[in-house]
Amino acid sequence: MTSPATPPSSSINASGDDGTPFTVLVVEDQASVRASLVAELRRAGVRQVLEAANGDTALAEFRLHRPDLVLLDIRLPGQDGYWVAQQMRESEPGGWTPIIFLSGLDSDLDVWRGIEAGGDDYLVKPVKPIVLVAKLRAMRRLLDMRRRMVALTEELHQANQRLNEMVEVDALTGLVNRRGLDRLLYGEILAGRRENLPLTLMLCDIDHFKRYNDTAGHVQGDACLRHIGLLLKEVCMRPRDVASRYGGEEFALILPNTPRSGAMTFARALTQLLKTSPIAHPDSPLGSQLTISGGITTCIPDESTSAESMLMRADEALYAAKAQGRNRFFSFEMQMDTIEQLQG
Ligand SMILES: Nc1nc2c(ncn2[C@@H]2O[C@H](COP(=O)(O)OP(=O)(O)OP(=O)(O)O)[C@@H](O)[C@H]2O)c(=O)[nH]1
Repeated sequence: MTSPATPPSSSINASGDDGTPFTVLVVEDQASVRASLVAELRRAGVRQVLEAANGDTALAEFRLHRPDLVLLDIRLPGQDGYWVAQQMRESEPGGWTPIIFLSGLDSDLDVWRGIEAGGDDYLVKPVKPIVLVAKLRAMRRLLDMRRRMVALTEELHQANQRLNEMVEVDALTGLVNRRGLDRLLYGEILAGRRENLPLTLMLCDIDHFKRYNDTAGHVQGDACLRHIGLLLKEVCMRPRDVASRYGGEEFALILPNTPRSGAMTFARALTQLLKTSPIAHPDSPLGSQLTISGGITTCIPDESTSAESMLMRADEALYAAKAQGRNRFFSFEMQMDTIEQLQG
């Protein structure tokens, strides 16, 4: 039985999933062979056919128009088709354009070389129309599948990013949550160690927040936490400063490249902000306005520094600030109660 001269259904999809026309680059030095291939392609419904008679033109067309498929003759004047295929592959890192070699040579070695050079298939000339269309369809299917996979991968990547953001953002305040804090603190410890720069971690806790909640109500308590979140965002002016909700009414601030003196300035700015944008506390033994206490730790991270050790040290400093009367910041490194400076 002989193959029919023309395919039973002689058309491939003329446009892609996104409606863009399917473009084929034909690289063939013999004008008559090229013309017959172009005619076959047009008969098969390919509306955009680019032509090149040598490797240089082929590469220029490939880079300029990014065709969907390349029919590439092996024997070309100058550089051969194997070389052209390699150049094409190198010029599309991460991408993939199907390349079908065309040649009168049909030895196994030629097939092997063609595939090695980056080709995807091999056709022996003269090419039968039915075979050409079948190969085009197969490549077209692969190309569509690959594009769908790339789009899916991108969607997956974006969904993952959104998920990450959701997982690392505190729903009430919009600040980074505990999980995000742990990750960012770990990164800043490594950076501080690498750059030999001081890193400050500050834990802030609202004073007598239980009384606030009990008197003003939980909804008002939530609003208060949101307000504090905004204030903290406001004082975190440097791009790498991070304000996070550590849990409950406790907040953690990561301040990279911030020495002890800078940490003090920061604490002062925060206290000042609470004075200029006061929040009324309905039942605080400290006065009519809401106050916060803070524990500060500052170090140039070394091999022994970990997120846990810094958090523990800041927490101990916070405990000391609370024990000394609240409405103050404390740092063991500075070995002093900072209330005097803050109020100065
Ligand atoms: N409204 C609201 N309250 C919260 C939230 N998370 C924790 N709290 C409340 O924060 C209060 C914390 O109370 P405590 O740990 O006793 O601390 P405090 O009353 O601030 O006392 P000191 O820290 O010692 O000054 C509790 O009443 C919690 O219910 C929240 O998301 N929303």
